Amino acid sequence: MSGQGTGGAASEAAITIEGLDNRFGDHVIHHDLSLQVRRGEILGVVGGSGTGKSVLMRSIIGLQRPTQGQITVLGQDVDAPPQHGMGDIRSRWGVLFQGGALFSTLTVAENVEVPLKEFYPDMSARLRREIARYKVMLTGLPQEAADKFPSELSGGMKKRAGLARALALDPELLFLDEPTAGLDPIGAAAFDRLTLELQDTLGLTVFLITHDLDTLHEICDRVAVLADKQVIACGTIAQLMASDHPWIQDYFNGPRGRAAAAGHLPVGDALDFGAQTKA
Ligand SMILES: Nc1ncnc2c1ncn2[C@@H]1O[C@H](COP(=O)(O)OP(=O)(O)OP(=O)(O)O)[C@@H](O)[C@H]1O
Repeated sequence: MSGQGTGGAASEAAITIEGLDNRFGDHVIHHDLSLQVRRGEILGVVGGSGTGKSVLMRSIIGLQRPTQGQITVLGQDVDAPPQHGMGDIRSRWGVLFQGGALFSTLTVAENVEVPLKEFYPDMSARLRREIARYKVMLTGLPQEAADKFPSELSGGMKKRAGLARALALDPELLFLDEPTAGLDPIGAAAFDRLTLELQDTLGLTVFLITHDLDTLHEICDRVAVLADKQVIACGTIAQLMASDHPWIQDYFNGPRGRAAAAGHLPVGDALDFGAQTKA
């Protein structure tokens, strides 16, 4: 059900992770973790604090070198040097880090220009400025926000500015690390709608780390659950809710999970626990 494993679905996968190990000294974060993200889906990634969601994201985007395992993104090995004629894989994804990670000494527009400068050094300053302003507008920020510094923005505006920078290079893949953390419920719901709208209009694949049950219900096609150093299950929320795994039960069928599910949940089929099982 979940598109996991190593079958023919691999060609449709935006991201394929097989046998991933990550450790810091003796601290094992992931062991033999496997996951596939389908092209065009919004995949939610959940798990208790410290289960390695951010480390997983950093491994996928090449900021964390795994101890072992294979990661393929859009058909390319992230560890391999760029192949002739294929361009730099990093230009095909955008990342919104926790907290936005904006450069505090640059305006919003200048922040958005950073990846444009890096990947298109020959682009004229005028075109770069125009693209940056367009991306700022795309995220629903008012025009004047482009000339503001991060310290002059609210939390929600900072997230949108970070998103504008993540969209700078017209990515196929978008990584969002807890995008609604710290936002009030109305701001969080607005950010969810924006994510969904952008995914739909730009045809993005979205890898979304979150603790926000409303976000999972509102916009995620599937959810991957990290526990015990692996992806223990991956499926629709209906499928996950049918699982008898204690953490999944607590998370989705606890009081908050049930409240978030109210009004959202179609009745689903059974969960396949073969997420990380290899043939
Ligand atoms: N560079 C590093 N050096 C040593 N340990 C690290 C490093 N990066 C992460 N860790 C450890 O790896 C574990 C997983 O961290 P990670 O940030 O991926 O968790 P998470 O699931 O994203 O947590 P949260 O939901 O709280 O954000 C933590 O115990 C963390 O301390």
